[in-house]
Amino acid sequence: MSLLSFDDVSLDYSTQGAVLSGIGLSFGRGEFLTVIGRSGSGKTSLLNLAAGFLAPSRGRITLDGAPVTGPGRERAVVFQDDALFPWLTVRENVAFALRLSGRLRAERLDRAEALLAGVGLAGQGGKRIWQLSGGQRQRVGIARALAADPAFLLMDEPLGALDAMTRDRMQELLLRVWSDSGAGVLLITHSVEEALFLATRVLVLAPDPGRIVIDRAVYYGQRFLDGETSRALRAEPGFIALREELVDAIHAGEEANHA
Ligand SMILES: Nc1ncnc2c1ncn2[C@@H]1O[C@H](COP(=O)(O)OP(=O)(O)OP(=O)(O)O)[C@@H](O)[C@H]1O
Repeated sequence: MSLLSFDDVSLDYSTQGAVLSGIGLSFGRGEFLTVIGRSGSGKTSLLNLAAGFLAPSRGRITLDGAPVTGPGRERAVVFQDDALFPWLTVRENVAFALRLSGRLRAERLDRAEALLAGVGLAGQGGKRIWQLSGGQRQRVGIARALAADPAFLLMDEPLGALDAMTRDRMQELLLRVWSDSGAGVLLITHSVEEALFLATRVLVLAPDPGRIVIDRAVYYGQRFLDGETSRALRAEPGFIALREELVDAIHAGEEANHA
C-alpha cells in the first residue's frame, strides 16, 4: 500500500524553538504533494524528515505503520543540483543506482536505458554528464532516483535552476513520470503556479514555527494528463483565483512580522 504518515511531528534544531510544530500528514502512492511556503518555513526540514535524514524531536513518522528510523530505498530523493558522476556516462550514472539490485551489469545497463527513455533521454546514454543541458541532467537525476523503483519520490526544488521554457517542459515530464511510476511524490517549490499545476494536493507551510496552514486537493495535473493543455489550464479563472489565494496565504502575517 505504502503510506507515509506524520503524527503530530515537531522538529527543533536547537533550543531556539521549534522549526516545525504539530505536523499531521499522511500520503501514499499515487498522490502528488507540493509544498510551498516562505523561506524558512520548514519545507526542506519536512522533506528531510520524510527522507529519514532527520528524526523528529516529538511525534512519529511511520511508513505503513512502522517507524521511519533512517533513509530507505523506498523513498528516493532528488535534489536541485543532483550530484551525478562526471567520469561515468549517462547510462552508467543511472545503472550505478542499480548496483545493489543483484542484477548483472548488462541487465543494469539495459534497465538504465529503459529508465532514460522514460524521462525522454532515449539514445543519450553514451554521453558524458558535461555534454548535457541543465534540464537533461535533472532528468538523469530523476531516472537514477526511479532506478530503485521507489514508492516515494522526494524532490527539493528539482526545477529551480532551469530556465522558464525548460521548466515548463520538465513539469509536464514530471507529471508523466509520476503517472507511469505510480510513486507518491513530495515536491518542494518556490513557484506557486508550479505547485498548483503539478499537485493532487498543495500544502502551504507558515513559519515560526513551521506548520501546515493549507492542505488542498487540486486536479490540474491530472487534467493535463487527461489531455487538456497546460496553457488553457493555467489561464482558467479557477486556477488564477486559487493561485492568488495561495500567494496570500504564503504572505499572511508578513507585514506584521516586519512592522
Ligand atoms: N541544520 C540546521 N541547523 C539549524 N537550523 C536549521 C538547519 N536547517 C535549517 N535550519 C533552520 O530551520 C528553519 C527552516 O529551514 P528550512 O530549510 O527547512 O526552510 P525552507 O522553507 O526549506 O527554506 P528555503 O525556502 O529558504 O529553502 C530555518 O529557520 C533554518 O534557518
